[in-house]
Amino acid sequence: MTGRGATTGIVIVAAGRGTRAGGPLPKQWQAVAGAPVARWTLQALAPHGRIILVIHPEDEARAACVAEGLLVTLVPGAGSRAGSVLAGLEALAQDPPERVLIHDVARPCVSPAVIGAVLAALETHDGAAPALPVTDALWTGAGGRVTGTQSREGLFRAQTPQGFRFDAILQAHRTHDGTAADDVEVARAAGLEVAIVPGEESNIKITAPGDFARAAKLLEPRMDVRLGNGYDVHAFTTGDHVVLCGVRVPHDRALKGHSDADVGMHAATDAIYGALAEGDIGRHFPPSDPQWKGAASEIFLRHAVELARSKGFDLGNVDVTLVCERPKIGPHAAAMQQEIARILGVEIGRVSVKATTSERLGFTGREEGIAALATATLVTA
Ligand SMILES: Nc1ccn([C@@H]2O[C@H](COP(=O)(O)OP(=O)(O)OP(=O)(O)O)[C@@H](O)[C@H]2O)c(=O)n1
Ligand SMILES: C[C@](O)(CO)[C@H](O)COP(=O)(O)O
Repeated sequence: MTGRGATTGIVIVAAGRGTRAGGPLPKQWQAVAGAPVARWTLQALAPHGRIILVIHPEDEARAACVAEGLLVTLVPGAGSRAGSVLAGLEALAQDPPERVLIHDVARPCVSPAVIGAVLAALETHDGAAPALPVTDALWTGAGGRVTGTQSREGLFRAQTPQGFRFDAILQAHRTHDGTAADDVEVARAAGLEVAIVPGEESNIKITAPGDFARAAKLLEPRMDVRLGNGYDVHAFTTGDHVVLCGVRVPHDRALKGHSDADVGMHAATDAIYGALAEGDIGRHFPPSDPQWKGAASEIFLRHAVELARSKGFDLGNVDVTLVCERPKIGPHAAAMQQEIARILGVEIGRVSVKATTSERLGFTGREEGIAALATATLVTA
């Protein structure tokens, strides 16, 4: 039994040839959802301890490339899974951890929950492994015909990682005949007690050609939606027009500011920066920098949306509310919507510009300036 904070070693067996899965390379080196299967598996286990990756000697260069940047030691495997596991355990034995997780490289979709459950069970058991109860009826068959039925009572489908006290599983493997399908079988043959923890349907083992597509579906990044808000205020000064959301609106005053003081476009820009957690306009275009004096705010908005695209996001929508008693926004709202959509490079239906008065209350009510609020959503492209 090993306590919380015990040292953990990880053996990932990857010396198989993947003959059932087919393809130009052994399955662990084939790409799924943009990365080799082995890379996904290494990344899933890397937070839990140092990794021994057991490989076929012919795969060394490929494995080194796949493991780049991670704490991984490559060790040559054997002709059977059990032999490869033993090679990995012997490599760890030079500086033995208290417990070890043994995992198939061919299970790249393993979740933190499954790994955590195995580690937690090791606090009170010699061994622990994830499994799912068999839920389908079971038959025996031969020659394409059903020859009998089999009770499913008490039957489980075994998964990995399988976790053990290190010294106990090393001894068990050293004395086993090397024919076991998995490490639970080896542990039980040595008299160790193994706890069953809940496995997951998503923890598939890539075995047949169709399993690559199943794994890709599970590994492909989920849609990421970001929401940001922006708020800006500019005071009135003398002048004969204001620029709001890129549209010149005649007025008996102007807005004061370092740039063109387009309060609506500034709020929209800050909403996009906010959704990206990228600060605000001041961070990207410091007011202390003279080159932005009198600048058209289109530059800021375009920069924000291009930054979003460079990070893999598309604009979902932007909604701007202008707060002022005058000038009246209604007659110009459609032109403003069109201008913002043009700058953002999106269809007009994704942009909303609306206005409200503040019922003559506060600084906007006293016509000392104009305020603007904006909300923007970004979605993964
Ligand atoms: N001599 C072997 C055989 C298998 N394995 C590993 O054991 C795991 C489970 O084996 P399996 O899914 O059967 O993989 P392969 O042996 O590669 O597949 P196949 O039987 O289709 O050739 C895999 O991660 C595989 O790389 C290994 O390290 N050494
Ligand atoms: C260890 C294992 O993943 C448990 O399900 C499985 O037994 C290994 O794969 P194989 O196809 O039996 O070699």
